[in-house]
Amino acid sequence: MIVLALNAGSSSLKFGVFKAATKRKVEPLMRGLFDGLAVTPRFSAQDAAGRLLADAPLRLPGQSTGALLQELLNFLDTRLGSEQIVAVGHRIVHGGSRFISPVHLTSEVVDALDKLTPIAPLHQPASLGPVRALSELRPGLMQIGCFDTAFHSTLAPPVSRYAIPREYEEMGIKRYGFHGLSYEFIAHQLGRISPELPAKKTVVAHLGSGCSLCAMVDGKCQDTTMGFTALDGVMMATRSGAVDPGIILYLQKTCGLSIDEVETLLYRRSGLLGVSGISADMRVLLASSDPRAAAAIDLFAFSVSRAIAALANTLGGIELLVFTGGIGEHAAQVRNAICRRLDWLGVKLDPSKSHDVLSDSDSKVEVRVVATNEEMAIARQVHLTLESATGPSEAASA
Ligand SMILES: Nc1ncnc2c1ncn2[C@@H]1O[C@H](COP(=O)(O)OP(=O)(O)O)[C@@H](O)[C@H]1O
Ligand SMILES: CC(=O)OP(=O)(O)O
Ligand SMILES: [Mg+2]
Repeated sequence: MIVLALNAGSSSLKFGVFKAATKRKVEPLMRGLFDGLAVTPRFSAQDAAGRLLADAPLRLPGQSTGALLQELLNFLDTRLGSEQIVAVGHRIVHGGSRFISPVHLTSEVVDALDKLTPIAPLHQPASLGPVRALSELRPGLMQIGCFDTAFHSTLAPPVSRYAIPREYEEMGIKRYGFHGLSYEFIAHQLGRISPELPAKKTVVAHLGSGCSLCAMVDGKCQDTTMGFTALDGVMMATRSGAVDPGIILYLQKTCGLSIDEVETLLYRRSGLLGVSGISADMRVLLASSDPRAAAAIDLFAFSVSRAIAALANTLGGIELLVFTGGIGEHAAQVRNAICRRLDWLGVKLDPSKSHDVLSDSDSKVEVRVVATNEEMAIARQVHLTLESATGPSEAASA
């Protein structure tokens, strides 16, 4: 059985192709992405060993989602030969309070998810576009939604609660948390690295375009920095993270910004981009000698280190700190800046280490880098869903 996992972002569409083996095991066959979609679109793909299968600019910028997916399906049909894709799993960022486990993406479900667009404006349209396009291109193909929010669905007050009147909480205004597919993958991976790791008081820092952190023990979320929306928490590429809510009122009442302008300001013009005035891309900022780039990186490191301390408070300590996501996995300079601020917590890096375990042998907190794979988390969920549809006893034992 072949499962295609799609991870749609605001400027890229990542995919993974997996062969479903037994129980929860899925074997990666290929991965790739369409990126630079707005300006210089490119398609690239690699096999499981990292060998390049394709890397080429797309003929036209601004192609429709349907055209991109047709291109992907043609590529996969050629590569997979007689093997058929049995299901497509989609990363859906917001599931609200209704969707806390994988779901068949019927048109009723897609419409319900679309209603969450106001609270996930960067992501929900990008996730649902490919679902709609695929149901036209391959009408019979099973499509399953896998939710970023699901990993955090066990959060309870006080962690999940905002200090607003109860009737608003009853309307669903609470902490949902995001990047759950990444956290699920990391939790699984920690157990594979070493059986004693999952029980540790762990903070995972997912630092990519969107950035969030999650406190977990035994693979269960205890707290997370993102909240009702993926705007909350730490500073990100173009998102502000948490700001004084009074700023939002001031921008509207005194500066005369419309609600849409405030949304654009906080989701698309802030974060690394807004503070540096140069770029939303950490690589560009690290390579820049402009002091505004350094100031943006400094604020980023401060924001993340402050969140780590807050999550350590929720856990009543911290024994393991895991970095993941594009910045977390690759930007040693940023990791170092974050960890320097956590010296008082007993975080001590060994400067000679750059992968797996980063901490010094006498560090009170073990620090690791673990590569995430949201597509594999999706494929596992899809596989489990398919198994439970065909053989509940086998799925239950997975
Ligand atoms: N080698 C690297 N050094 C520094 N930063 C990197 C490196 N590779 C990727 N990044 C940064 O990671 C971020 C993107 O992370 P990623 O997890 O791929 O994001 P997305 O949320 O789009 O999946 C960008 O800011 C990028 O600059
Ligand atoms: C939830 C979120 O912020 O996702 P991404 O990092 O893909 O933008
Ligand atoms: Mg991401």
